[in-house]
Amino acid sequence: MPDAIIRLEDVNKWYGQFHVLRHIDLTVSPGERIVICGPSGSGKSTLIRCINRLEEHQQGRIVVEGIELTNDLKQIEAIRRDVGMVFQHFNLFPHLTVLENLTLGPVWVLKKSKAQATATAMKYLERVRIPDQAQKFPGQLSGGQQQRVAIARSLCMDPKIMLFDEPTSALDPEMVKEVLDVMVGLAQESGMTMLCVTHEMGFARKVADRVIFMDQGEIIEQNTPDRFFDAPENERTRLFLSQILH
Ligand SMILES: Nc1ncnc2c1ncn2[C@@H]1O[C@H](COP(=O)(O)OP(=O)(O)OP(=O)(O)O)[C@@H](O)[C@H]1O
Repeated sequence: MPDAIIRLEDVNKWYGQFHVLRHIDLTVSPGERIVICGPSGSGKSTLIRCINRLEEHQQGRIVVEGIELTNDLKQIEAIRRDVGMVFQHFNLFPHLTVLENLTLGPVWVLKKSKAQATATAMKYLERVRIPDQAQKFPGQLSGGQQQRVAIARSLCMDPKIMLFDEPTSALDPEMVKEVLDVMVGLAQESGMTMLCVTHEMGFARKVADRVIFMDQGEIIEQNTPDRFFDAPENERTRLFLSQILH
């Protein structure tokens, strides 16, 4: 068994009085692909946002690549470099071209030359199948294309771990597949560790090593996709699956 790349030990978080993460234990192996699902408000986004320190937990330990997360600013910067994140609403800079969105981080944070950053950006735009959109502004692209730019932008930072927070839920139905196809390719070809909050169960069956079900801030059940979907053990998981699959 390889060493864990992410480990959460009895992690708890509150928003005011509201106990949003309850006693979360989770170990992720390098290269593992995990899908997290669960009802709205169950704490899925909060959980993955704690892993790259967009949110702070109050109790327990989160260890990423062997380093326990603290409030050290240098450490937070390093974690954000190694842990890429793709959001529901793309979060691209609207006043920069696609290419500029992709080269900004590598030039300013990774201190790459403009030429190097441009070459890497073009490589990833090829990978997400929109090399011809490099000089456009985000507002000139479809939602699906913008999300593919956001994925390419994360990849340009050469992350070890990628977090996806409902990457297709803001897209029109006809654009969901083009983004999922890119994510499937990434999962199958890159060997990168991926945690993905999504209700796209076809995606989960295709690429996930493990599916995790959360409810009311707790991990209720986790299993391989086949077992998770075909023989869910917990009544709450069964109810949730019956609601989203029908
Ligand atoms: N910054 C915040 N302050 C207070 N409450 C918050 C904050 N962020 C989230 N919450 C609450 O915490 C709960 C969990 O939110 P979270 O976004 O993690 O859930 P989720 O499972 O990802 O839900 P969804 O599927 O709807 O995105 C929700 O009830 C939400 O309203």
